[in-house]
Formats: sequence, structure tokens, C-alpha cells
Amino acid sequence: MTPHNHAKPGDFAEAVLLPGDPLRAKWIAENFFENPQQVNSVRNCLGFTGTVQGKRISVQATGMGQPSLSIYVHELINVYGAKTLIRVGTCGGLSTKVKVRDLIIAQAATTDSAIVRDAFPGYGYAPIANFELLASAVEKARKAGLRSHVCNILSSDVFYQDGFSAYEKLAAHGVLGVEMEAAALYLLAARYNARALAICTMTDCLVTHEEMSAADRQSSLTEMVKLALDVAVST
Ligand SMILES: O=P(O)(O)O[C@H]1O[C@H](CO)[C@@H](O)[C@H]1O
Ligand SMILES: O=c1cc[nH]c(=O)[nH]1
Repeated sequence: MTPHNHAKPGDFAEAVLLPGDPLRAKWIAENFFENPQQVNSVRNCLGFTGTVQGKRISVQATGMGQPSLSIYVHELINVYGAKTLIRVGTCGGLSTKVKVRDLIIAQAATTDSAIVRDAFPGYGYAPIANFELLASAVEKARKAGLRSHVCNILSSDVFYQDGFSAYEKLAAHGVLGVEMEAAALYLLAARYNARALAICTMTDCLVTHEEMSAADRQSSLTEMVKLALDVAVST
């Protein structure tokens, strides 16, 4: 047990889905798991374990931002034995190539975070997804006919950015979405020999200012969660 997680050793499965939002964790457990059990509620950052297609699986909310995610992921891997970690997030769109509701499967995550920068003085480390998980997600998304993009994303420490110009050069270099956690997830997975992938639903386009409706939010997040669970149970 840790200061942030009162689950007992063995309460978490080896495969864990990671939404930022604790209520998304609850919604995933209640709607997609068989026999879900709540295993963590410290700070209301909820965690659950159940089964999907006969395989044990967990979901743990990470909160918002890389410092928060880093705490949960460090403990999931090093205290609870997690080996496969799949972020199921939302992101902003940085290009008109990505439509609201599209999935972004993050091959890599560029970041402004000191967590990554300060870990490698003198180097610009490239946090990348686990290839097995990435390939599996891409194949399943295509088979299911989901609109998806495999690309670099920005994991930013800043939600309220001062205008789009901060993103223009990144977008011109293929960074198609912005969220706040994937780079630290990929760094920690590499450090501790675990597998990680981030899948995000694009909820608001920073170029056109189009936003996802409440009804679309539910069905799109369903597509993302089903895809992530399918990858987690089969890969
Ligand atoms: O919807 P989640 O998973 O929280 O992800 C995105 O939403 C939050 C910002 O609104 C950040 O955590 C960002 O990464
Ligand atoms: O981090 C995020 C998430 C959703 N939308 C954004 O603009 N940023």
C-alpha cells in the first residue's frame, strides 16, 4: 500500500487502463468489466479490477498532468506489478487532418515536461509507445473501421496555452494532438521494463474550435475503451 493507493498487493491485474478522469475509471469498470471490484479510492483517484473476456484487467485514474500520472504509474509498476499500461484519454486536435471524435494512437509523445528533459541532461529523449501494443491497436482500429491516426502527440504541462502559435511548428512536424500525460507514461514504461500505449479521443480542435457534443463524447469514448480493452486482453 502507498500514500496514494490503498490496494493490496495482487489487487491490480497486470494490464491496467489509465484514464485521467476518476469518473471515467468508474464508468469503464461499471460498463465494460465483469464483476468489477473497487481497489482504490485514495483522493478519489479511483481504481477497479474485474475481468474482460475471461482475463483479469484493471483501471486506475491518473489525475491530470505528468506529475500526477507519474505517481500512479510508478506505483502500479513497482508496487503492484503492472506490466501493460494503456492510457485512454482525451486530447485537443492540432491539425484539420484530425476530426473531432477521431482516435489518436500515439506512436510517440513530444513534451515540454521537466520530468523527461531533466532525466537525460544534454539529450532530447524520444518517449515512444510499445511496438506490440501499437501494432495491435492500429490493426484492430482499422479492422473495426474506426477513424484513427498514428502519430506523434504533445504531452504538455500547460492546458491554457497562450494562442495556437505555440503549437504551429509542432503541428507542421506531424504532432497532431495535445494532451498532458503520455510522455511520462512512455518514459516510466521504458525505465521499468513495462509496455505502454496511449490512445486518445480528439474532443476539441484547437484550429477550428469545433468541440465534441455530450452525446458524441459517450459513444466515442466507448469506441476507444473497447479498442484499448481488446488490445489489453489479446496482446
Ligand atoms: O481526459 P484525460 O484523460 O484527463 O486527458 C486530458 O484531459 C485533461 C485536460 O482536460 C488532461 O488530463 C488531458 O491529458
Ligand atoms: O489536454 C487537453 C485535452 C483535451 N483538449 C485539450 O485541448 N487539451
